[in-house]
Amino acid sequence: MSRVPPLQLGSLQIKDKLEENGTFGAAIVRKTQRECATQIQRMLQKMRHHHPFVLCVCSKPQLLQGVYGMGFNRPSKIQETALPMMLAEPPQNLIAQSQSGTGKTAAFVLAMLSHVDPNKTYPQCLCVSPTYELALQTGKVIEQMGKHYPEVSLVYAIRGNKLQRGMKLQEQIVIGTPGTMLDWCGKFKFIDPKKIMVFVLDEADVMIATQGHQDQSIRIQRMLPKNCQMLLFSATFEETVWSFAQRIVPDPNIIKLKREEETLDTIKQYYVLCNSREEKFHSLCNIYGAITIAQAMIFCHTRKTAGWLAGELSREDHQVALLSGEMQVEQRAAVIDRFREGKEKVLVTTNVCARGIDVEQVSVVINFDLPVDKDGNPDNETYLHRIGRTGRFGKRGLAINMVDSKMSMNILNRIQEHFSKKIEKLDTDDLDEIEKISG
Ligand SMILES: Nc1ncnc2c1ncn2[C@@H]1O[C@H](COP(=O)(O)OP(=O)(O)OP(=O)(O)O)[C@@H](O)[C@H]1O
Repeated sequence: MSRVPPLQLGSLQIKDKLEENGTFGAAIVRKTQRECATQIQRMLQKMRHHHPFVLCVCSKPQLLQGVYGMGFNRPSKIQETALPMMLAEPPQNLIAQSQSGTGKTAAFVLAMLSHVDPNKTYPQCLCVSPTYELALQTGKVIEQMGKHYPEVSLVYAIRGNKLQRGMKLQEQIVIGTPGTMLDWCGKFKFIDPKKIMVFVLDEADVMIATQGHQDQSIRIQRMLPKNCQMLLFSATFEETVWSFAQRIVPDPNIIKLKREEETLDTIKQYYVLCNSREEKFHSLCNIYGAITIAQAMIFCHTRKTAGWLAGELSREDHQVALLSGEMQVEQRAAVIDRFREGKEKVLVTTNVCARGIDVEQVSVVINFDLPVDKDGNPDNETYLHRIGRTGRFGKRGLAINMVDSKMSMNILNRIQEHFSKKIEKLDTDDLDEIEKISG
């Protein structure tokens, strides 16, 4: 992916200016709003070809205020590459892959907010996520980024959000899970799909690879106008999923990572050899004894193990939250909210929480059990998503894998081979060694 050249305006380095605590952005907003100064408009026009954040806000300076308000001064690689493609005229489709925590959500949220016409009070953008929790999280990003753009509103197409029969939605953006979104477009006609201009599939590979999600997403897609822009995003795309995505998306722009680029170097990966789940627990306690962990996520294969582990950790006086698939979705969302607020420091979970959840303070991810598919083969994609809950947006992170049998050693070796990435051994009885890896 190419980098954006520094922005020039006469002798001014606009890029540096943009990075000055957002004051420059705020000045543009104030001035543009107050007097629509032609000079500023001309400047924005000049910059729009170079700077993706400015590109989005050319006609909507309120968005720049939202972007800066979130503390974003500089776009990530995926943002600077994808935004110009998503905002080009005429609209272009995009299938984009970028590592976990690199700002994909922010990228497509900005694209949606840039595209909506606030004067039209009907849905114009649909965004489909695989889970209730992720839909809520993305909705919050839309709310934050659109904070200074009150004319644009959002509604959640998620289970439990019951609308009156016959009503027509007035919100410009609808975010939700595929089943409810399909019902709202089809059965209940709350949304007129023919008026949709942008269709986003977040975690697109799982939306395509999971049978039920795929059927629903494709049925929604078929109702949309031919020229509706399709945007597919994920950190992982298995080969078969990739080719399917290209078949369903007409003439797409493509941003694809090489296999060896998929893992982030900022996340250090280790494994620990143990003989039983009790030994794994003992290792975990040693890790906690040796390093300061802001927040941790621990992944288990089954709900039973997750429940057991959460109980053991509580007995050791850890503030633990437990999240698993059998919980009601609202309950799950509440657990994640508490964890995000730091009320609990450890989240023990199954794969239900492996993807997308963005909690900045997570400094360690533990695979108490390695991720395997239903045939017992390594689940490389889930591995990447799980460890990607740490090391968000350039931060450093630590991922520790617990290996308790020959079979799990074999799984680990295959994961290493798949990503061509060495996972180092760690002796958790050696406290100095553990301390060193956290440095
Ligand atoms: N330009 C930016 N500057 C600073 N922080 C950013 C920027 N863009 C995104 N972030 C922050 O980085 C974090 C990760 O972003 P985001 O959740 O969009 O990543 P993602 O690529 O969608 O991750 P995942 O693959 O796990 O779904 C978020 O906390 C977000 O607020």
